[in-house]
Amino acid sequence: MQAGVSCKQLVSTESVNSMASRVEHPAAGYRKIFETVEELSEPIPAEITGVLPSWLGGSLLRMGPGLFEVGDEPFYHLFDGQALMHKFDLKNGQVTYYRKFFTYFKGIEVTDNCLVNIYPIGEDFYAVTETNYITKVDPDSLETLSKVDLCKYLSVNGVTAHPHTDTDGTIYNIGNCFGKNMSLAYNIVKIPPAQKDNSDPLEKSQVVAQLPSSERLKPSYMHSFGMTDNYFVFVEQPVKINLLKFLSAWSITGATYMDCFESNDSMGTWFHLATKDPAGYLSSHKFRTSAFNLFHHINAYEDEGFIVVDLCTWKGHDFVYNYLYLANLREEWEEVKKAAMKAPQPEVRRYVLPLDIHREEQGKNLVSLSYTTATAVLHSDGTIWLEPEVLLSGPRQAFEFPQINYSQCRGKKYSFTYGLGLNHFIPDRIVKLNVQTKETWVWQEEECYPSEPLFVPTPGATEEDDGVLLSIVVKPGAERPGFLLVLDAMKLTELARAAVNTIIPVTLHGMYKP
Ligand SMILES: CCCCCCCCCCCCCCCC(=O)OC/C=C(C)/C=C/C=C(C)/C=C/C1=C(C)CCCC1(C)C
Ligand SMILES: [Fe+2]
Repeated sequence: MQAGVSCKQLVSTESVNSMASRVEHPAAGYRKIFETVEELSEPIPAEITGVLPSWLGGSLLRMGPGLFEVGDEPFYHLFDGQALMHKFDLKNGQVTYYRKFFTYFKGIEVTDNCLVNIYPIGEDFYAVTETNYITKVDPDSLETLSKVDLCKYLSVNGVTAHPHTDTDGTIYNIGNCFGKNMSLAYNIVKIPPAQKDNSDPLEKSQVVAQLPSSERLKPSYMHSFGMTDNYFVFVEQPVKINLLKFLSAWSITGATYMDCFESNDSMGTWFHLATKDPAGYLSSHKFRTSAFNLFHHINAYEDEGFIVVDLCTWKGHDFVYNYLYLANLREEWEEVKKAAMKAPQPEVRRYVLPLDIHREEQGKNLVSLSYTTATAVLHSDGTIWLEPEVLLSGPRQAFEFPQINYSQCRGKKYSFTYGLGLNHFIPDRIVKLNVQTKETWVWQEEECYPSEPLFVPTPGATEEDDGVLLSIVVKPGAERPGFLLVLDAMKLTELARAAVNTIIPVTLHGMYKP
């Protein structure tokens, strides 16, 4: 394959595009993204090829693991690696790259290894994982400033690393908590935007809705949730956190958080809806479907009395994180493929939830939206059984780490999502998907390992896909093996790359700060 080939894969005779990767990885160059690197003492200049859009000035901030052992003691799981913060600065046509490890705080009972994401709360920036500890950081110097315990402000045991933000800067998130009678529940929380009196918005944060847990002592693992203009969508998956195991085992046996997860093989997957304003749980609707793992919501919106929910799913209840041990990811290519054959299969799916449900409509498909084959059938026991429309599917070819034009399309009917293509769990391409037509576009280059593509809109743009995608790519054999890739989001063609003479380990999530 030629360098930097991008192409449009149109739906052929099949109804769903297979998105098969055209690239094999016999040289196993992907191992490099799972290896420890040193932090940098100062930002290093990048060599630019191509033309950067003149309006693109700001910082790409990303989080991921960067230290995979301490002395002779290796970490075993991808998500155990110690957090490294990365920054590409774009200014006056010049690009620099900088990275710094986290400073840790001692004497805590759950992890504060904030390797998952970074986002603003009011005027401050926080690096986060999924526990109650978030870490205030300086987005310029990448200094760790302070550790914040969310339990001081909110009744939650932790919150996801994927909050939603309204136009005015209000943040919503979800976390599990102990509800009535010490039963587990899920709390939706709200953090107001920056305050006129400069006080910390966290001081005014509050719980706005409580959703029940399918199991009294075992909340489901959650990684993100959906938000439309008027509703929150929470998907309760069959991957459970055994809190008793966590509480009793952690300090005594040195268990890790991976030991606290278990699968429920009979519950399938439950969808919950809550209204946003006034916030309240819609308890009368029991939306059910077959088992899948869910990490990332793509988008959700309301249309003609229905809630449309687009998701990156993995079929079955077997936990996908069980396949992300470093030993597996660092195997030879044939072994990587063999291991991934046993893992749940990825699929991009659309679910449609009817809002207006009548008893007499039992047994019929309640979804009357003209453009989807997703169904919802009311059963005699009052449950509504959902079947999805498949938007994208390919054997062991995942579309993950999805992004949209968030400022324009959050909670609205939309056309485009951009994601990272995982080939047997190895990130090897960037994919654009039209969720209405199922057309796909792919950027792929031999021996290149990209990360989540962040969409940055062109200032003043009206078209949904008028903008660029930013992704950190690693090309292990190259003279300058780490680069910031800038793609035209419409055509998925390369505009520019800014390359540095260092490997950049895998990053999970991040943000663009204009
Ligand atoms: C970018 C390329 C990656 C290469 C391979 C990845 C393949 C991924 C395929 C599946 C998609 C999964 C996406 C996951 C994205 C992500 O960022 O995940 C990181 C998640 C982490 C680090 C989760 C940490 C969770 C913790 C520490 C949970 C702690 C706990 C609670 C929240 C409550 C109860 C106690 C406990 C267990 C401490
Ligand atoms: Fe995520």
